[in-house]
Amino acid sequence: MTIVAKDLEPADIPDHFDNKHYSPYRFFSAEEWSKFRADTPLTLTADEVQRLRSLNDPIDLSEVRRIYLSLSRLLSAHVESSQMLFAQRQRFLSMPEEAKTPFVIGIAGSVAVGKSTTARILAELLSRWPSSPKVDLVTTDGFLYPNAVLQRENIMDRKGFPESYDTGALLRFLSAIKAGKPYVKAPSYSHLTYDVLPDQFKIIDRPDILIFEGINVLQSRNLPADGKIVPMVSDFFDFSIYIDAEESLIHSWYVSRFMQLRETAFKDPNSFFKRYAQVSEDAALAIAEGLWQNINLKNLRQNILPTRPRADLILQKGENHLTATVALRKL
Ligand SMILES: Nc1ncnc2c1ncn2[C@@H]1O[C@H](COP(=O)(O)OP(=O)(O)O)[C@@H](O)[C@H]1O
Ligand SMILES: CC(C)(COP(=O)(O)O)[C@@H](O)C(=O)NCCC(=O)O
Repeated sequence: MTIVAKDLEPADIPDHFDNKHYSPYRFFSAEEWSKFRADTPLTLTADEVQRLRSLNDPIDLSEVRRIYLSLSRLLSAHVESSQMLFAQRQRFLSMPEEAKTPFVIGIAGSVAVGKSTTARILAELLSRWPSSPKVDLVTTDGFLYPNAVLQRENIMDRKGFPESYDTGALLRFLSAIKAGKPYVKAPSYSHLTYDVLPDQFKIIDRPDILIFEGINVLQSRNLPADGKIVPMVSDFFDFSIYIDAEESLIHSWYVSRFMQLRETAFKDPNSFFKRYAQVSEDAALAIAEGLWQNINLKNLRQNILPTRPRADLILQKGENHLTATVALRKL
Protein backbone atom coordinates (compact mmCIF):
# COMPACT_ATOMS: atom_id res chain seq x y z
CA MET A 1 0.00 0.00 0.00
CA THR A 2 1.33 3.43 -0.85
CA ILE A 3 1.01 6.00 1.88
CA VAL A 4 0.54 9.49 0.56
CA ALA A 5 1.42 12.55 2.60
CA LYS A 6 -2.18 13.58 3.19
CA ASP A 7 -2.87 10.22 4.89
CA LEU A 8 -0.27 10.85 7.56
CA GLU A 9 -1.45 11.97 10.95
CA PRO A 10 1.11 13.86 13.08
CA ALA A 11 1.39 10.77 15.34
CA ASP A 12 2.50 8.68 12.32
CA ILE A 13 5.39 10.98 11.50
CA PRO A 14 8.44 9.51 13.21
CA ASP A 15 10.53 11.72 15.48
CA HIS A 16 13.63 9.60 14.67
CA PHE A 17 15.33 11.26 17.60
CA ASP A 18 15.53 8.02 19.53
CA ASN A 19 16.60 5.83 16.64
CA LYS A 20 20.22 6.84 16.40
CA HIS A 21 20.90 4.78 13.25
CA TYR A 22 18.24 6.38 11.07
CA SER A 23 17.99 9.84 12.45
CA PRO A 24 18.31 13.28 10.88
CA TYR A 25 20.75 14.01 13.71
CA ARG A 26 24.33 13.04 14.44
CA PHE A 27 24.87 12.35 18.13
CA PHE A 28 28.00 13.27 20.07
CA SER A 29 28.94 12.56 23.66
CA ALA A 30 29.97 15.65 25.62
CA GLU A 31 33.61 14.47 25.39
CA GLU A 32 33.47 14.02 21.60
CA TRP A 33 31.76 17.39 21.24
CA SER A 34 34.33 19.17 23.40
CA LYS A 35 37.10 18.26 20.90
CA PHE A 36 35.47 20.46 18.23
CA ARG A 37 36.43 23.58 20.17
CA ALA A 38 39.88 23.17 18.50
CA ASP A 39 42.09 25.96 19.79
CA THR A 40 39.25 28.37 20.60
CA PRO A 41 40.51 30.39 23.56
CA LEU A 42 38.45 30.41 26.73
CA THR A 43 37.63 34.09 27.09
CA LEU A 44 35.20 33.87 30.01
CA THR A 45 36.38 33.93 33.60
CA ALA A 46 34.90 31.92 36.47
CA ASP A 47 33.41 35.17 37.87
CA GLU A 48 31.71 35.94 34.56
CA VAL A 49 30.21 32.45 34.37
CA GLN A 50 28.94 32.85 37.92
CA ARG A 51 27.31 36.16 36.94
CA LEU A 52 25.72 34.69 33.80
CA ARG A 53 24.21 31.57 35.30
CA SER A 54 20.65 31.44 36.63
CA LEU A 55 19.61 30.49 40.12
CA ASN A 56 19.96 26.73 40.70
CA ASP A 57 22.14 26.22 37.61
CA PRO A 58 25.56 24.92 38.67
CA ILE A 59 27.25 25.49 35.28
CA ASP A 60 30.96 26.30 35.60
CA LEU A 61 34.03 26.99 33.47
CA SER A 62 34.64 23.31 32.72
CA GLU A 63 31.12 23.02 31.23
CA VAL A 64 31.78 26.16 29.17
CA ARG A 65 35.00 24.55 27.95
CA ARG A 66 33.34 21.15 27.29
CA ILE A 67 30.20 22.32 25.49
CA TYR A 68 29.91 26.01 24.82
CA LEU A 69 33.28 26.74 23.17
CA SER A 70 32.59 24.19 20.40
CA LEU A 71 29.04 25.47 20.09
CA SER A 72 30.13 29.09 19.77
CA ARG A 73 32.74 28.02 17.18
CA LEU A 74 30.08 26.19 15.14
CA LEU A 75 27.64 29.09 15.40
CA SER A 76 30.23 31.65 14.40
CA ALA A 77 31.03 29.50 11.32
CA HIS A 78 27.31 29.67 10.43
CA VAL A 79 27.28 33.45 10.97
CA GLU A 80 30.36 33.97 8.79
CA SER A 81 28.99 31.79 5.95
CA SER A 82 25.71 33.61 6.03
CA GLN A 83 27.51 36.97 5.89
CA MET A 84 29.60 35.73 2.93
CA LEU A 85 26.54 34.41 1.11
CA PHE A 86 24.78 37.73 1.65
CA ALA A 87 27.77 39.68 0.22
CA GLN A 88 27.94 37.34 -2.81
CA ARG A 89 24.24 37.79 -3.43
CA GLN A 90 24.59 41.58 -3.28
CA ARG A 91 27.33 41.36 -5.93
CA PHE A 92 25.20 38.99 -8.04
CA LEU A 93 22.34 41.49 -7.90
CA SER A 94 24.78 44.39 -8.61
CA MET A 95 23.59 46.00 -5.42
CA PRO A 96 25.81 48.01 -3.07
CA GLU A 97 27.43 46.20 -0.14
CA GLU A 98 25.40 46.81 2.99
CA ALA A 99 25.28 45.31 6.45
CA LYS A 100 23.54 41.94 6.59
CA THR A 101 20.41 41.74 8.70
CA PRO A 102 20.84 40.02 12.10
CA PHE A 103 21.55 36.30 12.28
CA VAL A 104 18.76 34.99 14.52
CA ILE A 105 19.30 32.04 16.88
CA GLY A 106 16.22 30.54 18.59
CA ILE A 107 16.57 28.73 21.92
CA ALA A 108 13.65 26.54 23.04
CA GLY A 109 12.94 24.08 25.86
CA SER A 110 10.86 23.56 28.99
CA VAL A 111 10.41 26.00 31.84
CA ALA A 112 13.33 25.48 34.30
CA VAL A 113 15.54 23.56 31.86
CA GLY A 114 18.17 26.32 31.86
CA LYS A 115 17.53 28.19 28.59
CA SER A 116 18.45 31.57 30.10
CA THR A 117 21.90 30.43 31.24
CA THR A 118 22.63 28.89 27.83
CA ALA A 119 21.42 32.02 26.07
CA ARG A 120 23.51 34.38 28.22
CA ILE A 121 26.69 32.28 27.95
CA LEU A 122 26.34 31.96 24.18
CA ALA A 123 25.69 35.70 23.86
CA GLU A 124 28.92 36.47 25.74
CA LEU A 125 31.01 33.93 23.83
CA LEU A 126 29.63 34.91 20.42
CA SER A 127 30.25 38.62 21.03
CA ARG A 128 33.97 37.77 21.29
CA TRP A 129 34.12 36.41 17.72
CA PRO A 130 35.23 39.04 15.14
CA SER A 131 32.22 38.37 12.87
CA SER A 132 29.66 39.17 15.57
CA PRO A 133 30.75 41.83 18.07
CA LYS A 134 27.17 42.96 18.68
CA VAL A 135 24.91 40.27 20.14
CA ASP A 136 21.50 40.96 21.67
CA LEU A 137 19.27 38.67 23.67
CA VAL A 138 15.47 38.82 23.85
CA THR A 139 13.22 36.50 25.85
CA THR A 140 9.68 35.78 24.71
CA ASP A 141 8.05 36.38 28.12
CA GLY A 142 7.72 40.09 27.22
CA PHE A 143 5.26 38.99 24.51
CA LEU A 144 2.93 37.30 27.02
CA TYR A 145 -0.44 39.01 27.37
CA PRO A 146 -0.63 41.08 30.59
CA ASN A 147 -2.13 39.30 33.63
CA ALA A 148 -5.21 41.54 33.32
CA VAL A 149 -5.91 40.02 29.90
CA LEU A 150 -5.10 36.45 31.01
CA GLN A 151 -7.46 36.91 34.00
CA ARG A 152 -10.22 38.36 31.82
CA GLU A 153 -9.91 35.43 29.42
CA ASN A 154 -9.72 33.03 32.40
CA ILE A 155 -6.39 31.61 31.24
CA MET A 156 -4.03 32.57 34.11
CA ASP A 157 -3.31 28.85 34.52
CA ARG A 158 -2.28 28.71 30.86
CA LYS A 159 0.64 31.15 31.20
CA GLY A 160 3.29 29.93 28.76
CA PHE A 161 0.77 28.03 26.57
CA PRO A 162 0.52 29.25 22.95
CA GLU A 163 -2.69 31.20 23.56
CA SER A 164 -1.06 33.27 26.35
CA TYR A 165 1.29 35.03 23.89
CA ASP A 166 0.56 37.92 21.56
CA THR A 167 1.72 36.00 18.50
CA GLY A 168 1.05 38.95 16.19
CA ALA A 169 3.44 41.11 18.22
CA LEU A 170 6.07 38.33 18.18
CA LEU A 171 5.87 38.04 14.40
CA ARG A 172 5.91 41.83 13.88
CA PHE A 173 8.98 42.10 16.11
CA LEU A 174 10.90 39.39 14.26
CA SER A 175 9.96 40.63 10.83
CA ALA A 176 11.18 44.14 11.76
CA ILE A 177 14.47 42.62 12.98
CA LYS A 178 14.90 40.54 9.82
CA ALA A 179 14.05 43.55 7.65
CA GLY A 180 17.07 45.30 9.20
CA LYS A 181 14.98 48.00 10.91
CA PRO A 182 16.83 50.18 13.44
CA TYR A 183 15.68 50.67 17.05
CA VAL A 184 13.13 47.84 17.27
CA LYS A 185 11.34 47.68 20.65
CA ALA A 186 11.16 44.38 22.55
CA PRO A 187 8.64 44.32 25.44
CA SER A 188 9.81 43.28 28.94
CA TYR A 189 8.53 40.89 31.62
CA SER A 190 9.15 40.82 35.37
CA HIS A 191 9.41 37.50 37.21
CA LEU A 192 9.05 39.57 40.39
CA THR A 193 5.61 40.96 39.60
CA TYR A 194 4.80 37.94 37.37
CA ASP A 195 3.56 40.31 34.69
CA VAL A 196 4.66 42.20 31.61
CA LEU A 197 6.11 45.65 32.30
CA PRO A 198 3.80 47.98 30.38
CA ASP A 199 6.25 50.80 29.62
CA GLN A 200 9.59 49.05 29.59
CA PHE A 201 11.22 48.06 26.35
CA LYS A 202 14.62 46.86 25.25
CA ILE A 203 15.82 48.58 22.09
CA ILE A 204 17.33 46.24 19.53
CA ASP A 205 19.40 48.18 17.03
CA ARG A 206 20.69 46.05 14.19
CA PRO A 207 22.87 43.54 16.11
CA ASP A 208 25.04 41.02 14.26
CA ILE A 209 23.24 38.25 16.14
CA LEU A 210 19.90 38.18 17.94
CA ILE A 211 19.34 35.31 20.37
CA PHE A 212 15.60 34.78 20.81
CA GLU A 213 14.85 32.55 23.79
CA GLY A 214 11.59 31.12 25.10
CA ILE A 215 9.56 27.98 25.61
CA ASN A 216 7.42 28.56 22.55
CA VAL A 217 9.90 29.60 19.87
CA LEU A 218 9.76 26.42 17.76
CA GLN A 219 6.00 26.13 17.81
CA SER A 220 4.08 26.07 14.57
CA ARG A 221 0.72 27.75 14.55
CA ASN A 222 -2.55 26.21 13.57
CA LEU A 223 -3.77 27.64 10.34
CA PRO A 224 -6.48 30.22 10.92
CA ALA A 225 -10.00 29.25 9.86
CA ASP A 226 -9.83 31.42 6.74
CA GLY A 227 -6.97 29.20 5.50
CA LYS A 228 -4.49 32.10 5.22
CA ILE A 229 -0.90 30.94 5.54
CA VAL A 230 0.79 32.88 8.33
CA PRO A 231 4.49 32.78 9.14
CA MET A 232 5.68 31.13 12.31
CA VAL A 233 8.30 32.42 14.69
CA SER A 234 10.94 29.91 13.56
CA ASP A 235 10.64 31.07 9.93
CA PHE A 236 12.85 33.94 11.09
CA PHE A 237 15.57 31.73 12.58
CA ASP A 238 18.93 31.04 10.99
CA PHE A 239 19.72 28.41 13.62
CA SER A 240 17.72 26.81 16.43
CA ILE A 241 18.67 25.04 19.64
CA TYR A 242 16.44 22.89 21.88
CA ILE A 243 17.55 22.36 25.49
CA ASP A 244 16.40 18.92 26.54
CA ALA A 245 16.38 16.80 29.71
CA GLU A 246 14.37 13.95 31.21
CA GLU A 247 11.01 15.10 32.55
CA SER A 248 11.93 13.89 36.07
CA LEU A 249 15.09 16.02 36.10
CA ILE A 250 13.32 19.18 34.93
CA HIS A 251 10.64 18.53 37.53
CA SER A 252 13.25 18.40 40.30
CA TRP A 253 15.01 21.52 38.98
CA TYR A 254 11.69 23.41 38.92
CA VAL A 255 10.79 22.44 42.48
CA SER A 256 14.25 23.10 43.95
CA ARG A 257 14.43 26.49 42.21
CA PHE A 258 11.00 27.35 43.59
CA MET A 259 12.19 26.44 47.10
CA GLN A 260 15.31 28.59 46.64
CA LEU A 261 13.25 31.50 45.33
CA ARG A 262 11.21 31.23 48.51
CA GLU A 263 14.34 32.12 50.46
CA THR A 264 15.27 34.98 48.12
CA ALA A 265 13.06 36.67 45.47
CA PHE A 266 9.70 35.69 47.03
CA LYS A 267 10.65 37.57 50.22
CA ASP A 268 10.54 40.85 48.29
CA PRO A 269 7.30 42.69 49.24
CA ASN A 270 6.69 43.35 45.52
CA SER A 271 6.89 39.67 44.62
CA PHE A 272 3.72 38.17 43.17
CA PHE A 273 4.68 35.01 45.07
CA LYS A 274 5.35 36.71 48.43
CA ARG A 275 2.64 34.65 50.14
CA TYR A 276 4.61 31.50 49.29
CA ALA A 277 7.56 32.74 51.38
CA GLN A 278 5.28 32.77 54.43
CA VAL A 279 3.69 29.32 54.24
CA SER A 280 5.27 26.16 55.70
CA GLU A 281 7.85 24.22 53.71
CA ASP A 282 5.39 21.39 53.08
CA ALA A 283 2.75 23.81 51.83
CA ALA A 284 5.31 25.50 49.56
CA LEU A 285 6.37 22.12 48.15
CA ALA A 286 2.74 21.30 47.40
CA ILE A 287 2.32 24.65 45.60
CA ALA A 288 5.46 24.09 43.50
CA GLU A 289 4.22 20.56 42.64
CA GLY A 290 0.83 21.98 41.62
CA LEU A 291 2.39 24.63 39.34
CA TRP A 292 4.63 21.99 37.78
CA GLN A 293 1.94 19.33 37.24
CA ASN A 294 -0.92 21.60 36.20
CA ILE A 295 0.88 24.15 34.07
CA ASN A 296 4.49 23.53 33.14
CA LEU A 297 4.47 19.74 32.71
CA LYS A 298 1.26 19.88 30.65
CA ASN A 299 2.80 22.56 28.48
CA LEU A 300 6.03 20.56 28.10
CA ARG A 301 4.13 17.48 26.93
CA GLN A 302 1.56 19.19 24.77
CA ASN A 303 3.42 22.10 23.21
CA ILE A 304 7.14 22.17 23.89
CA LEU A 305 8.57 18.62 23.53
CA PRO A 306 6.72 18.07 20.21
CA THR A 307 8.83 20.91 18.75
CA ARG A 308 12.15 19.20 19.57
CA PRO A 309 12.52 17.52 16.14
CA ARG A 310 12.45 20.96 14.51
CA ALA A 311 15.69 22.11 16.16
CA ASP A 312 19.03 22.26 14.35
CA LEU A 313 20.83 21.26 17.52
CA ILE A 314 19.68 19.55 20.71
CA LEU A 315 21.61 19.83 23.97
CA GLN A 316 20.60 16.94 26.18
CA LYS A 317 21.29 17.58 29.83
CA GLY A 318 21.72 14.99 32.54
CA GLU A 319 22.15 15.16 36.30
CA ASN A 320 23.43 18.40 37.69
CA HIS A 321 22.50 20.33 34.51
CA LEU A 322 25.59 18.92 32.75
CA THR A 323 25.24 18.25 29.02
CA ALA A 324 25.45 14.53 28.28
CA THR A 325 24.75 14.42 24.52
CA VAL A 326 24.73 16.90 21.66
CA ALA A 327 22.58 16.10 18.63
CA LEU A 328 23.35 18.08 15.49
CA ARG A 329 21.06 17.99 12.47
CA LYS A 330 22.69 16.47 9.38
CA LEU A 331 22.82 19.20 6.75
N1 LIG B 1 9.27 33.22 40.10
C1 LIG B 1 10.48 33.64 39.72
N2 LIG B 1 11.08 34.68 40.36
C2 LIG B 1 12.31 35.10 39.96
N3 LIG B 1 12.99 34.58 38.92
C3 LIG B 1 12.44 33.56 38.26
C4 LIG B 1 11.16 33.02 38.60
N4 LIG B 1 10.86 32.02 37.74
C5 LIG B 1 11.91 31.95 36.88
N5 LIG B 1 12.85 32.85 37.20
C6 LIG B 1 14.09 33.09 36.47
O1 LIG B 1 13.72 33.43 35.14
C7 LIG B 1 14.58 32.86 34.18
C8 LIG B 1 13.79 32.06 33.16
O2 LIG B 1 13.25 30.91 33.77
P1 LIG B 1 12.48 29.84 32.90
O3 LIG B 1 11.48 30.50 32.02
O4 LIG B 1 12.01 28.77 33.83
O5 LIG B 1 13.55 29.26 31.90
P2 LIG B 1 14.94 28.52 32.06
O6 LIG B 1 15.05 27.89 33.42
O7 LIG B 1 14.92 27.50 30.97
O8 LIG B 1 15.97 29.58 31.86
C9 LIG B 1 15.59 32.05 34.99
O9 LIG B 1 16.77 32.84 35.08
C10 LIG B 1 14.93 31.84 36.33
O10 LIG B 1 15.90 31.72 37.37
C1 LIG C 1 7.10 33.26 32.02
C2 LIG C 1 7.18 31.81 31.58
C3 LIG C 1 5.89 31.43 30.84
C4 LIG C 1 8.38 31.61 30.63
O1 LIG C 1 8.25 32.44 29.50
P1 LIG C 1 9.24 32.49 28.20
O2 LIG C 1 10.31 33.54 28.40
O3 LIG C 1 9.85 31.14 27.99
O4 LIG C 1 8.35 32.90 27.08
C5 LIG C 1 7.38 30.87 32.81
O5 LIG C 1 8.53 31.20 33.50
C6 LIG C 1 6.17 30.90 33.78
O6 LIG C 1 6.05 31.78 34.58
N1 LIG C 1 5.26 29.90 33.67
C7 LIG C 1 3.99 29.91 34.37
C8 LIG C 1 3.87 28.87 35.47
C9 LIG C 1 4.81 29.10 36.62
O7 LIG C 1 4.61 30.06 37.38
O8 LIG C 1 5.77 28.34 36.75
